[in-house]
Amino acid sequence: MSESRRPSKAAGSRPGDKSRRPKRPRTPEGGIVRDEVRAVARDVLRAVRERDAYANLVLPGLLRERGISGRDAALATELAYGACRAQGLLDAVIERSAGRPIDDIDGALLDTLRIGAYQLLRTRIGAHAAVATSVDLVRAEFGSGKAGFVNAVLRRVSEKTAEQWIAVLAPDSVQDPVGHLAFEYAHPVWIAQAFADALGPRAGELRDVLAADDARPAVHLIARPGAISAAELAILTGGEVGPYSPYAVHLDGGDPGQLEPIRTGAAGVQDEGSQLVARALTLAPLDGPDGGRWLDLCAGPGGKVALLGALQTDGNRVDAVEPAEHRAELVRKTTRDLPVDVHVVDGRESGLTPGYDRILVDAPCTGLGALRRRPEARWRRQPRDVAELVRLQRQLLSAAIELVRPGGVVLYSTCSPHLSETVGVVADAVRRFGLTQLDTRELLPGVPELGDGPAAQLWPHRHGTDAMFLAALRKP
Ligand SMILES: C[S@@+](CC[C@H](N)C(=O)[O-])C[C@H]1O[C@@H](n2cnc3c(N)ncnc32)[C@H](O)[C@@H]1O
Repeated sequence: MSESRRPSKAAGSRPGDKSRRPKRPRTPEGGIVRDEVRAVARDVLRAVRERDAYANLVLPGLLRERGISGRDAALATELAYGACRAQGLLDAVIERSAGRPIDDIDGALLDTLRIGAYQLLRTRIGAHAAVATSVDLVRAEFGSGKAGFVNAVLRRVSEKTAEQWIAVLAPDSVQDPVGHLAFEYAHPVWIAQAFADALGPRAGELRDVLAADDARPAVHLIARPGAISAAELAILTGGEVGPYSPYAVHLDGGDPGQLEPIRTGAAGVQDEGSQLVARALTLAPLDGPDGGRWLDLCAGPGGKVALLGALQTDGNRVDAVEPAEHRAELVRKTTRDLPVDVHVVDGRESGLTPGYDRILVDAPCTGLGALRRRPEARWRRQPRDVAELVRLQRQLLSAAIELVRPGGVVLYSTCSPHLSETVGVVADAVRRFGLTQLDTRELLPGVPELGDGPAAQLWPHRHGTDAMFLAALRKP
């Protein structure tokens, strides 16, 4: 997250202060030159709002199409992703400044208002530039009347700093500490509450979790075992070896798709937490020998099964189940040189022959643990999604338990720390099938602070990974 604007700076560049106004660039005909950086950011918000697009899939294409690179691309990314993340906070301020409910504001204007308000509240961009560029965008598209409305609203927004708006609009921090932090860090309250519940006795870390969600995440690469080492990958990419996974390299930013080791397939992009999950399955102690029958029951797009395939030995193979054809195709691509067989079937009724030694159930989930990598996700997810996903998670875990051999291990994981999706699903399976819960923390050697066990919970603010949950279960 960018640093908040300093009040002193804001006060020195009020939109009405003509003496400080920079000259706006003009076309030879005297028209105002469109600010392409803000236009791209605005168009990302529009795609997210109108067609439920994913910001991180839309933005790179727009930047390429409009020839925006370097510092301009970095600013467009900051504005687009930042405004997506901060939407709840921005909307509360816009609503108050406009004096009308957010739903009564024309969506096309709202996109620009959000980009403008984001600059005012969460960046060091001067107030005049933030307001003028927004007004110009709206004037070019919709004319002076609507530009006047945007001007008036953003000038109101600029009258207070983010801290002052939070003091006015957020729930009381003593009576409703979770609601207050949720407002301050622009998270829906139900998500902040889910994090607090998962932190349990360490709910005091809630501020850190929410802040970590807003921070620009490092790019994590995986050095594919057998193809390249993490040390070599770090040298080739200018990155740093990750602290926990023996295959992880962290990059500060940039477009990993341009890197040679990624293009050749020697490395891939994968959160270090996900690497630890796949590795944990291979380290779990079995009752009896490992016959080499491994299964990934929820494999798409293939990150974890690629690591399982690379770690498989003695000519054994890994089965990968993925019901969505387009995602199964991604698994095939990611594992093209690896001993992995892809099955396009529903994991609940796969028709595969039971007797597996090791099964990964990396279940479909709310993704609340990876919000930092999906700018708009926190506002799209709904509390009602949880119950439906939990039903599917239970069914998939039950199917895995039917498929694993006695003495074999099922590793259940989610990229969500929501207790219903994590310990709730596991407790239900343990009770129904009489499973033994292994101390999963032992399968993550060298990783501290994984909770009270027997399951393990990773956190962005503690480990720099997505908030992955994992529980290793042995069938008696
Ligand atoms: C969290 S993702 C798995 C990520 C994957 N393990 C990786 O590391 O790349 C969950 C996957 O489960 C798939 N899925 C959804 N319903 C399923 C079902 N009934 N059976 C098996 N997989 C399912 C989704 O399509 C999605 O690709």
